[in-house]
Amino acid sequence: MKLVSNVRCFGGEQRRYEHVAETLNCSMQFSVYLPPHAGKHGPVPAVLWLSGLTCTDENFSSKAGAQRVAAQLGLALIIPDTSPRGDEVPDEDAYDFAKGAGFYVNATQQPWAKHYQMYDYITKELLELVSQELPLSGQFSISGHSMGGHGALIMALREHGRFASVSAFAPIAHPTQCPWGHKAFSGYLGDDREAWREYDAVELLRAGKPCPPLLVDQGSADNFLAEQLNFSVLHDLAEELDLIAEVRMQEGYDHSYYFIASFIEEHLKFHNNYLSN
Ligand SMILES: N[C@@H](CCC(=O)N[C@@H](CSC=O)C(=O)NCC(=O)O)C(=O)O
Repeated sequence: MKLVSNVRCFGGEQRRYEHVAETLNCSMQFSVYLPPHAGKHGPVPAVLWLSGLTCTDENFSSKAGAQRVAAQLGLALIIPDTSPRGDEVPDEDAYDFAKGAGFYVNATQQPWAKHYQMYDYITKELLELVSQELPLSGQFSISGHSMGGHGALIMALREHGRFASVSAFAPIAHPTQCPWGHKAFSGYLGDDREAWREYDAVELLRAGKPCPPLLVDQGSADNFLAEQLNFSVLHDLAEELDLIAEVRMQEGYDHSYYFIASFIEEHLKFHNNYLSN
């Protein structure tokens, strides 16, 4: 992987890398924050952050304000892009499908399947790459926002033991039951609803997948709350299944990065409880 940029931030380093992603058949960029002294005093644990619709790897690193707390806690942040990129990658003129909207699934339908393999890219190729190339301890937690909250939840549920804890901001909790999910899953996965369930956090929980400790925040003033997010289904299921979980409604917050910036410190401290330094 090639270092594209590196700037000092809270005593650590905010880096951007480029690499050829074999899983996606294209070149990809991703961002990394390394806390002060990472590597010099031993390897550090990491939080993998998955962003939402329309994002690249740079939205979180420039808007969430996560680096100050990550530096204090000694946590690395691994921040991938949200879809395959490049002229050879098929696209659509939509904010909620194709580029910027990979939905963290492995597409089975044409013309998407050749490139849109975001689930395997992140859980296999990217985690392996950063584990080999960066001073990381191999301990990961996972978090994300909206489409990325959905990605964080399904990866934590499907990759049992891989992530010490999981958190999400306004996740698309039940994508088989909302317009964003219907559009993405019918496009990437086709009409087979059984295939859709493998990428739906609520369905995975109902099927008995074990869940690591969970923290979810949802803003009550979020424009997407009623139609897209199914917060109450996830909230009630976490109680019913007696998960180690806090699923919280935050009064007056919307869907934006102002909301993420307001609670990212709590999320990183939550993950740090489960990641031994
Ligand atoms: N009105 C926006 C809709 C897209 C949007 O709100 N994207 C969110 C994630 S939504 C779910 O995955 C986001 O994080 N945007 C980037 C940001 O920096 O705020 C549009 O049409 O673009």
